[in-house]
Amino acid sequence: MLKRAMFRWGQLCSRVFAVEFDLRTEPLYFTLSSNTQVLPHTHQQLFGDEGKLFSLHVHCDNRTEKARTHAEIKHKLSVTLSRDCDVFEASSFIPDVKNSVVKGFFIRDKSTTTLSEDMLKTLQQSKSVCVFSYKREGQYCWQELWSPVNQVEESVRQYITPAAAAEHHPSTLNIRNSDVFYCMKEAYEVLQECTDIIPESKEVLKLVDEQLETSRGDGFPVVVIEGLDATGKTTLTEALRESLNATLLKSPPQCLAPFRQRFDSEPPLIRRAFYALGNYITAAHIGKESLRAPVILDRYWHSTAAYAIATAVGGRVENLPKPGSELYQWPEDLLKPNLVLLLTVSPEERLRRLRGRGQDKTVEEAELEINQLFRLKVEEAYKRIQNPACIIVDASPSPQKVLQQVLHLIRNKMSLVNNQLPTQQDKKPCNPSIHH
Ligand SMILES: Nc1ncnc2c1ncn2[C@@H]1O[C@H](COP(=O)(O)OP(=O)(O)O)[C@@H](O)[C@H]1O
Ligand SMILES: Nc1ccn([C@H]2C[C@H](O)[C@@H](COP(=O)(O)OP(=O)(O)O)O2)c(=O)n1
Repeated sequence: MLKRAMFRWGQLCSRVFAVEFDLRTEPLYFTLSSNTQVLPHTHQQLFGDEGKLFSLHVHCDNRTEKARTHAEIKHKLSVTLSRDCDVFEASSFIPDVKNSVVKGFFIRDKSTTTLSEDMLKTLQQSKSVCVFSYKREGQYCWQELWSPVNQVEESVRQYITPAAAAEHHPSTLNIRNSDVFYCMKEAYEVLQECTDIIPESKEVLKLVDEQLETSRGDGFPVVVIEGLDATGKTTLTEALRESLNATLLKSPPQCLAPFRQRFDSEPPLIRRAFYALGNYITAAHIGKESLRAPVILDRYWHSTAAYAIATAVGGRVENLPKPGSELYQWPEDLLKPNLVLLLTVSPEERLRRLRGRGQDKTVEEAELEINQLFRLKVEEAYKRIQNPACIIVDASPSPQKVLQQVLHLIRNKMSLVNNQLPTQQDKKPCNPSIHH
């Protein structure tokens, strides 16, 4: 076991470590060196404090196992450690190299208990977890492989050396095919890999298989309404359905509703693959429905990508992939809508609407405050998605005014693409069981 851990450590020594010490600022970056380095003030805050310091990193060749192990450890750390323990997300990576991130945690234990050591001892038994401890000596700090019985020789210590931020924030490096999927095959394979551990995956894959992709000819317009929760999507999409005599669809589709809670409790890799597949099922429904009436969609790929990117990217809005990044490109094999509208309201108005809907006041305020950064990142990611990009709609006026504004946008767009909007009589008969 020690040999394996030493090998892993050897691999890590050429990497940069990032600790999400304070979500409002840059992570603290450091590398390892055999030479001593005086730690600057920023790093002293993390390493110079009282308490025992550890980090652990999850290595595993099997991606679904790795994702689940990381989630399990996160849960364990949050329920087991005492209040005197700080746990920060930590990772190691090779600057600007895609898929190089190894995720883990940094633990600062100021308690007098041995809870963290006991837990690390158990975790270290797993072949996919590597644990380090950090020791201070004056203004220096070094990292060594942690062992509960101290078998590691002193000579293998590596000194902490502050490092500069890389051009791309480390949390953006592993997004492709771990958080956002750019073709159906990639998402499909993730669920195939977890059919043993999540039996529901088989049912979801069966539903995907049943939906033969219908390519859309010159059908009726397809309009997507996007936006954060409580920005008025349901209100507007219902009104558009009436006004345009349209078919209303949503993603994820209703047939996936029984599985949503199950996949929402899984780590991002699996959860996001589920939502990605939902879009392909909805695409098949759009293909059929748009032959007979305009289609209004409540959420589609913009939501899938924006929420996934905002969750994956730690800290501030500045850490998001840069505008124009390939990560904001629409999947080539997913049916494209004619128009995507993004509803926006101020945080205060959104709070008022959440309250109006009866959400518990404390929950909703905590959500707004803690998730303020998250909300900003979702909105910014929505705006950066390309081809098709979304048009921003100010959704703060009354429902009637928002509807008029949106009808105007749809009519303008459709006159440009020469697509007719139907009258009430135009809608062709359909099989009512297909949609919603
Ligand atoms: N334009 C509007 N002005 C004021 N209140 C609105 C408006 N649109 C929606 N609401 C209210 O805000 C709340 C959230 O709207 P909803 O349509 O359910 O949003 P979403 O589907 O985006 O979560 C509801 O109580 C709804 O009645
Ligand atoms: N097409 C979609 C729709 C939702 N999602 C994901 C993104 C978020 O994690 C949640 C948001 O769903 P939520 O239940 O908050 O939204 P509504 O209440 O339905 O407006 O679902 C998605 O990935 N793709």
